[in-house]
Amino acid sequence: QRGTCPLSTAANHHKQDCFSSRAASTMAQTIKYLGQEEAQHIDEELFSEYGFSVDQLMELAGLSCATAITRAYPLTSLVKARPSLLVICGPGNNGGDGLVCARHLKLFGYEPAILYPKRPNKPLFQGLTTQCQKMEIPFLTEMPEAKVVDEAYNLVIDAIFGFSFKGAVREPFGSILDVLKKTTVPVASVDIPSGWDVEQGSVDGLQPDMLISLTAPKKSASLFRGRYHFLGGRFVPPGLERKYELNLPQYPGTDCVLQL
Ligand SMILES: NC(=O)C1=CN([C@@H]2O[C@H](COP(=O)(O)OP(=O)(O)OC[C@H]3O[C@@H](n4cnc5c(N)ncnc54)[C@H](OP(=O)(O)O)[C@@H]3O)[C@@H](O)[C@H]2O)[C@@H](O)CC1
Ligand SMILES: [K+]
Repeated sequence: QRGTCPLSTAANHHKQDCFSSRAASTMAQTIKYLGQEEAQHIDEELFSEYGFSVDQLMELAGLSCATAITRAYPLTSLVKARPSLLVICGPGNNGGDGLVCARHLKLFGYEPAILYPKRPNKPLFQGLTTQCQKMEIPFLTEMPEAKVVDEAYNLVIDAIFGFSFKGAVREPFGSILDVLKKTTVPVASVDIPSGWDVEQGSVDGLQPDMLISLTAPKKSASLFRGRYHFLGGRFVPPGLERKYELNLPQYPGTDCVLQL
């Protein structure tokens, strides 16, 4: 019966009615792309109204990223002899997601190295850093040149900026993004391609091969042209989903990610 109009036996049914009901149901299932303020409000509400803690959601977000990366770039698909990855972490929660993601990727059999040039002086990030060190993940002291990145790593994970990024990129991240734009290895961006305006994107910015949208895609994700767009962060309570009309697709089974 797939593709057949369920109303086809109704006496007074017209083709047009069927078309409208299908169009409406397709529209009802269209996932919402969030503006910057809306994404920040949802984030705040998850903590204030819904009782989550940052480290809880960061763990789920980072695990989603590691899982999605494993789906898009399985160990068997990597071109270099070692399953090496470079994870670049920024100064906010997007960087925290990157640290969690690196830890899980190590557990999944990859060999991540982390660049974390601007570390917030907060117990959450200090703890995540210690966990990565104890997982025997090396921390780089500086951004390698583009040629070295291309030779040494299979993939770069961009966890520099997320939905709170604004304005022109400040150092040291401007130079890091300039190097990334010159590399040819694929880049997987966490939540937003770093340097992109959260809503407008960027004409001459980074062009990642993969984007992992967390909670819901942000408006700039409609401009993403890479191969893999995944949704992660399967933690949204129904009341919050209704309030913001997120129209999230159903995750399959127990999966924490979904390819869009
Ligand atoms: N609810 C969710 O879905 C969850 C979201 N989560 C994650 O949190 C992310 C949002 O995190 P966030 O709010 O901490 O901000 P984020 O984007 O990491 O950057 C802020 C930092 O960047 C800096 N900075 C800003 N502009 C800059 C510029 N032009 N040039 C240079 N620096 C600039 C700014 O610096 P400052 O203004 O302090 O100088 C600040 O330190 C979100 O995208 C998702 O990945 C999950 O962890 C949990 C569940
Ligand atoms: K990012």
